[in-house]
Amino acid sequence: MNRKQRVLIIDDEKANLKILSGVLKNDVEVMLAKNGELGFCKAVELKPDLILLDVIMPEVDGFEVIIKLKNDVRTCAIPVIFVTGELGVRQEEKGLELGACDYIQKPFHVEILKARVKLHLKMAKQRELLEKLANIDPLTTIANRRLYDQVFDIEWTRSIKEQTIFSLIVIDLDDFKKYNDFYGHAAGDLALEKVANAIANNLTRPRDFIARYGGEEFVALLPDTRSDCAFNIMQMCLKAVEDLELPHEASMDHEYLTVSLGGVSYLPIIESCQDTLLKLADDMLLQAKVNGKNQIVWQNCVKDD
Ligand SMILES: Nc1nc2c(ncn2[C@@H]2O[C@H](COP(=O)(O)OP(=O)(O)OP(=O)(O)O)[C@@H](O)[C@H]2O)c(=O)[nH]1
Repeated sequence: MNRKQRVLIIDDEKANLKILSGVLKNDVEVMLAKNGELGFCKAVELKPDLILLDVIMPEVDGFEVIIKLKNDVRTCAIPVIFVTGELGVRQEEKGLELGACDYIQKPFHVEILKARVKLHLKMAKQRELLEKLANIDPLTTIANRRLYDQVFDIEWTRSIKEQTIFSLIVIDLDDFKKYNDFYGHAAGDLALEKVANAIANNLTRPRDFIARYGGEEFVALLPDTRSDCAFNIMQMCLKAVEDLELPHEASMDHEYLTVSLGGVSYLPIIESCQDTLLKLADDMLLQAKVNGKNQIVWQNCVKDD
């Protein structure tokens, strides 16, 4: 079911908050903030789809609030409409230049305000959809390489800051060329989709992340995960693929389609490089292939873990 879109109204006048929420409350979920500082905090915490912002407020005014919103990665994409009694072309120009998507002067016409809010919410939804599509691998519907790069950067930085163990797993289908050659490319696509989902179902903690890295290779990021726990997860992934029991008659060694996994657990430091971690995991994967496939090879780089 589609959730109601959420609009945050930031205004120091109680009467204005009441009027605006009364106008919108049937169509959207309304959230209120009675000053600029609180408004910014609510925007970070509640991630509204749209913000209606007053200009003249004591202490932090609307222009300062929008500057703060647009300079913070957590809030910069939220569209902001100024709704204000601050008249004049210069003020409107300033508001738009600071990043507002619209500027509505008071007194406003209720139907026009509703129509503009509706329009900007529709555009926000389209942007969200595009963003989602840009981050998803269409075949498997798990994250793609683009999102992987972004998440890896964020989690790596956080792990350095918090000094937590980072585990990374590379997963590759075994003898997949033979599978494609034997069953056809369409069957190969279907198998890839099933394998991706079987693996993804075993990565259930909020920060676990899996992406299709390329062709028939996946990468899982397990931030704040010690090697014993990461190894358990890898075993579950290996078994989940075996349990699919996808026949692989072209394989010399295995009755069913299998995967090999290479992994590494690492305590990141500022000088260490993300690519090193991926390279180490790749080396482990290669070892798993050389050892006979359908197995895990693991390197724990954390001392005393
Ligand atoms: N059906 C399908 N096949 C793909 C896709 N992406 C990559 N492949 C195939 O995956 C196969 C990978 O072959 P190889 O790199 O030789 O690896 P492999 O046959 O799995 O051999 P090992 O890795 O040594 O087990 C190639 O035949 C690719 O065409 C895809 O999206 N769909």
